[in-house]
Amino acid sequence: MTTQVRKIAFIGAGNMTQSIVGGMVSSGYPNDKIYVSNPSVGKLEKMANSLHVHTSQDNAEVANAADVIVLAVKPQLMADVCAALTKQVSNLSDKLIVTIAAGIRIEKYRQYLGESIRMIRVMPNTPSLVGKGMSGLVADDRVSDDDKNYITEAFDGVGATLWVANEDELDILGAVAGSGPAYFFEFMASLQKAAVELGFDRDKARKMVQQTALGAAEMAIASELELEELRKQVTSKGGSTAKGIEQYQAHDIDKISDAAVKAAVKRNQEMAKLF
Ligand SMILES: NC(=O)C1=CN([C@@H]2O[C@H](COP(=O)(O)OP(=O)(O)OC[C@H]3O[C@@H](n4cnc5c(N)ncnc54)[C@H](OP(=O)(O)O)[C@@H]3O)[C@@H](O)[C@H]2O)C=CC1
Ligand SMILES: O=C(O)[C@@H]1CCC=N1
Repeated sequence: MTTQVRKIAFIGAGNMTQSIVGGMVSSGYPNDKIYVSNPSVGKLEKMANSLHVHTSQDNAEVANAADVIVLAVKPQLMADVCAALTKQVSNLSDKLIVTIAAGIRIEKYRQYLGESIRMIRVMPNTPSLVGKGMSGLVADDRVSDDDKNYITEAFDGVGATLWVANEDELDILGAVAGSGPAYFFEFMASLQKAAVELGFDRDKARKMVQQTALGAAEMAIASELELEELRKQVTSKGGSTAKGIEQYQAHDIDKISDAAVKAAVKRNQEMAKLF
């Protein structure tokens, strides 16, 4: 890292923490500077054994040890977790608070953790585990450039980062990129099922789907052409792809994606009110 390495504590060792911490360690973040807490011990043991990070069942212990606290519990638990930290961590306002929870607004964290906190909201996604994450970020106006550079570098280490203008935009980014891997996995699974339906065994079907998804994603990144143009390059006039694409269009794939993203944004907005 070009910024100073800080001690960072993750509160909650679930899917997203495991992806981020796994990616950070792979990208060279020193594991003796990473702390993770979780109520049940199984995930902690797994992380301690495979990643050699500090682990504890006590949130306050890891929060007190670190300079940066990453809140990584489910939104519905956030109020209780913050209330306990407020009681047990003396200098919360000296630490940079990061949250990866969907929905909950910075304003709400001020109620939970105190008016004087400084906070960055990050909306990551699980491909962080393999260094291909997409993380959106937004900060309050108390966060320093050094804080921003540090967090940008930490999350660039597990993929790409994109600073957005405000929390409304973060809700949208979350609905596209935070949830997005699930949409792609759903699509990949359906393609795999179609191949199995026609007689391939699961392993062969999976191999053809995963390599095709990887190739398409890499081409989309490498090429300056519009996605529509890349799609046309595969679609020979009078050929087989045209017949396949006709089916997606007949079922209005644009409408499905539009409805999916809008529904996820709406849920982020609801969670902002609920939690
Ligand atoms: N999964 C994803 O793709 C993404 C998730 N997020 C956000 O990340 C956050 C975590 O999600 P995700 O990792 O999927 O959820 P998980 O349910 O996988 O992880 C949550 C973890 O929090 C632990 N936990 C429960 N209670 C406490 C507590 N009191 N103190 C500390 N830890 C506790 C749980 O432990 P146990 O299981 O032992 O009860 C669990 O390991 C959410 O707020 C979500 O919005 C954001 C972007 C993407
Ligand atoms: O489903 C969720 O609420 C979280 C946020 C984005 C991905 N997972």
